[in-house]
Amino acid sequence: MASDDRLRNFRSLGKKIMAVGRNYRALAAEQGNPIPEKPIVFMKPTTSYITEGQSIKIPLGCKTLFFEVELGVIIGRRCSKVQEQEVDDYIGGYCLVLDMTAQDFQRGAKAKGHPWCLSKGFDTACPVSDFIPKEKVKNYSDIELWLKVNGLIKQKSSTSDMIFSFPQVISYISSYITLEEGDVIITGSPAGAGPVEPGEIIEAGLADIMNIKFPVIAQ
Ligand SMILES: O=C([O-])CC(=O)C(=O)O
Ligand SMILES: [Mg+2]
Repeated sequence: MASDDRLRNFRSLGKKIMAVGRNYRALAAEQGNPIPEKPIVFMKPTTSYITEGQSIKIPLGCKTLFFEVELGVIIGRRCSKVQEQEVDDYIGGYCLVLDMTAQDFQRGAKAKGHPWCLSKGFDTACPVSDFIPKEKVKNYSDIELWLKVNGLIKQKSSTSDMIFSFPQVISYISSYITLEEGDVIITGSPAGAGPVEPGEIIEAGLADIMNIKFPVIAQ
């Protein structure tokens, strides 16, 4: 397993951001989507990462930018076809992530059966916290995620509302795609995802372990 010192650098170490969508029961109910039978998997490019001190920029032509707070798992060493019961051996740490989504682009793409790449992968679409050491998250199956816009609470949930657990998600993805040291898997947004406007400030947290804050600006 990579050392915490190496994994602190996960944003340049990892080659990909794998994402799971519609993975919380209350979100599926809120959006009127059926419970998926298998994890819905997509990718965001690592060029979409930003860190605190940088701003989320509304992509060109986007009219409805949505926030989604998510818990990210950082892969600690290369793995493929991992069994669910072995997954913990490959988790190197965690990060708190905003899966920013150009919701109008995504809606158009879904209606036509087109990919979500631009709606989820534009520059600044992946604001991320610093590295969270593995031992700080005692129970990843029941930990609180929250998000505020301009101080008002918009999302507050526990990972216990997830449809597919961390072991299921990581095992499933790794049965098709090799995961590498520093890759991040973002595990889906809880209920309450919604729009943000230029000038607003997004704050999010993982229990009392990590807080992040990002302003939203026009291009
Ligand atoms: O935006 C979506 O439709 C899916 C998604 O990323 C999530 O549920 O976290
Ligand atoms: Mg998401």
